[in-house]
Amino acid sequence: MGERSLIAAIEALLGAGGAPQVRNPRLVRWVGDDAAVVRARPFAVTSVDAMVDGVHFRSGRPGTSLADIGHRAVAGALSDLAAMGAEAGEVYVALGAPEGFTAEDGLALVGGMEALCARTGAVIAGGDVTRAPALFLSVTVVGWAEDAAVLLTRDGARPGDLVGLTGPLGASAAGLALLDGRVDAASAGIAPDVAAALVAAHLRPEPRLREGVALARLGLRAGIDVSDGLATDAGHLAARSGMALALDLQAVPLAPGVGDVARALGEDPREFAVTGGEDYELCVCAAPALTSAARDAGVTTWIGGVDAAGPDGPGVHFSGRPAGAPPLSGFEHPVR
Ligand SMILES: Nc1ncnc2c1ncn2[C@@H]1O[C@H](COP(=O)(O)OP(=O)(O)OP(=O)(O)O)[C@@H](O)[C@H]1O
Ligand SMILES: Cc1ncc(C[n+]2csc(CCOP(=O)(O)O)c2C)c(N)n1
Ligand SMILES: [Mg+2]
Repeated sequence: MGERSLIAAIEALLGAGGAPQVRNPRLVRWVGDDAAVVRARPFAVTSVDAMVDGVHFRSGRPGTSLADIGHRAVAGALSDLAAMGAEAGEVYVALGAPEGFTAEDGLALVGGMEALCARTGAVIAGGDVTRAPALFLSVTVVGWAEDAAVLLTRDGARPGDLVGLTGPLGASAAGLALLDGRVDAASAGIAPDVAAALVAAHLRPEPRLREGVALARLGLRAGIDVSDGLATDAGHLAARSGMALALDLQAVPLAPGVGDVARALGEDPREFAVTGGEDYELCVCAAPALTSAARDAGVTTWIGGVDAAGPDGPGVHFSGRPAGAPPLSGFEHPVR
């Protein structure tokens, strides 16, 4: 199969033969032209996310479909817009297709992306196809905001803020351990429906777009999505804001079954949950006056607070750990 027939198949799947305004009123030109043309709003909010076979997913693994891989790549990218509190707009997909990748494979992959886009108000407006030594996806997302001051940023935490999460942590890392076969659900005493939910949390994460927009509009100013693990991502909030975040490890909510998977791996459940990553929940900071409304907007749990940095400088301190325990840190790609 050639590049052109794959693009033609994607074009047909997206309905790109017809007028773009039918798919989305902001679109003037999209898939099929040299570049997309979009009616802009005052502020464009843009993020790029790459996913690579063997690093972010394993293609061909039983239980992982190409639609799952497409969904995850777009979900991870849209999650960065959620973290900013921007409204989702356009999605641009660069696809590296390995030997043997068929048009059918391409359609399954883009189908998983398109289904999530359709649900979240995003639209695939363009992309690129190349031959590659391994399957990779680079997803660029553009979100929009009326006012740049009404966004969540990493440097917006203030002393006295409470730190909240939009949902439980650890499900994605637990689902990955099950998919990898590092933990056997039955031997770990995990019910089949609980195991299936963990795997689904890993393969089909849900970007918290509605929550991000609602929290930004409420007046929250600091947020980040949990992609590398709360221990690392809360560290970004602390460092960029120049603050000390005091978090209670025991207050971190766990998805059902996460404790069983962690114990089967010989790890502390909450340490596992804050270091695993890819949960794509939002971690936000709210002034005390906003906490009740923030709960209505999607914060499920308050896990700590923000203080001015002391003599040790900005950073995250987890209470509820044994004295002298080594610092916690999330996922980091080795680059050397
Ligand atoms: N190659 C690069 N060139 C320029 N800027 C980059 C590059 N890689 C990352 N950045 C910027 O560095 C910042 C942190 O990037 P990073 O990818 O760690 O974001 P993240 O949201 O923490 O992680 P995730 O990849 O899980 O979304 C972002 O502002 C990003 O735009
Ligand atoms: C096969 C396989 N092995 C390991 C992992 C775990 N993993 C990969 S990237 C990442 C952090 C976010 O990445 P990025 O910062 O690039 O968005 C995590 C937790 C996985 N998903 N699949
Ligand atoms: Mg992010």
